[in-house]
Amino acid sequence: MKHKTGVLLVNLGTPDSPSVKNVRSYLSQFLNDPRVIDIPWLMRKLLVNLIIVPFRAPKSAKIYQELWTDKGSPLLHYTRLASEHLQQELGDDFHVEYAMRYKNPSIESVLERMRKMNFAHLIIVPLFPQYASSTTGSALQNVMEVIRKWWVIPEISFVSQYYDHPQFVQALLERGKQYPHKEYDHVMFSFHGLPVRQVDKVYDDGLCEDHNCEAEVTDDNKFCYKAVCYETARQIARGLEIPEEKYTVAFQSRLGNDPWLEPFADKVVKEQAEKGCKKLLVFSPAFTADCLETIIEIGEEYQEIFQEHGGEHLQLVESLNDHPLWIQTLKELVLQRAVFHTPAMAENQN
Ligand SMILES: C=CC1=C(C)c2cc3[nH]c(cc4nc(cc5[nH]c(cc1n2)c(C)c5CCC(=O)O)C(CCC(=O)O)=C4C)c(C)c3C=C
Ligand SMILES: [Fe+2]
Ligand SMILES: [Fe+2]
Repeated sequence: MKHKTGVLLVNLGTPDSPSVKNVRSYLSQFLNDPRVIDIPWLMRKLLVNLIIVPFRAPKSAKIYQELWTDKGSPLLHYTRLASEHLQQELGDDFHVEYAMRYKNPSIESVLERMRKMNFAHLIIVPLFPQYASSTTGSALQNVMEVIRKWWVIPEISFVSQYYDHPQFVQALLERGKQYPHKEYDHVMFSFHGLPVRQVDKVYDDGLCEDHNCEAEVTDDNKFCYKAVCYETARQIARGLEIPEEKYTVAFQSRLGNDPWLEPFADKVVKEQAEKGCKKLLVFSPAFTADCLETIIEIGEEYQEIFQEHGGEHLQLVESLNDHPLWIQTLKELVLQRAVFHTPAMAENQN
């Protein structure tokens, strides 16, 4: 087909296996990324390679061993599944591939395969609904680094965020409806955390704290991770009619001693249990595929904290994984950017 479009889904990445060796190699690639640990080169090398990775790898490997299934890492499994379903939905005018920012399949190897297919147009879709420099920014930078070396540079479209895409919100609402909030005492929206310093860097003038990011998204803060996380939570709460006083937005998985976005999810879980909350419902809308951070951190570690402090049951809402409305969201993100060279191609998508 002359005008076939290439679509590349990019997720964060996961170790090749849960062995200490492979987890060490994954953490080393991940944490040596200057968009993830954004400190001067020498400090990052010393901190990551001599302190964080050697201490963290054996502990993380144990957790990955618990997470691993017969299908391997859930993050990789669900990313593959989403890509296969999207291919079915988009049909023959598109060729869908997936890649991981860290480890395999690497962005470089998948793009090399796509280069050989000679697409006139490439559409790159990071699987992160809310923009962060450490996820979307890093994935898109890596794609650009690879493609800049090509002799032929095709037309390229980058998706940078879609937390407010109506179909994405609808997909989250459908997931949430499985667990009517009236059956729970409280709801927590738990987003992956970020160092405050990284959030501040999206502003040319001032800091995040000057922009009322908990309350609204404006033209000034539209790439502020904190602002768009709060907006994601508001959209879900509105759609499911969860009153403001019944939910809390929180940030999980902090690393190191720098200030990270607050409130911390583990503290919210503890406080809710201590206040008498018996049933807690937890959404994790920054993760489009279930992974270590949802299955283990929320589903097991937070469950334990909750019960230790008097709670009874913490219910994790599954990530979108291969939910049909999530696949429809991806399809729309692609079609909104696709160029139809013939009326027949446009007709195929109706
Ligand atoms: C959803 C968006 C994510 C953001 C933003 C993010 C930022 C970020 N993460 C770390 C450190 C770690 N993250 C780890 C795992 C992990 N992180 C995300 C997503 C985001 N991270 C996912 C989907 C996963 C799970 C991968 C899997 O294999 O299942 C880990 C590894 C696990 C561990 O050892 O705890 C680390 C480390 C930083 C420092 C950061 C922002 C600066
Ligand atoms: Fe992370
Ligand atoms: Fe902000």
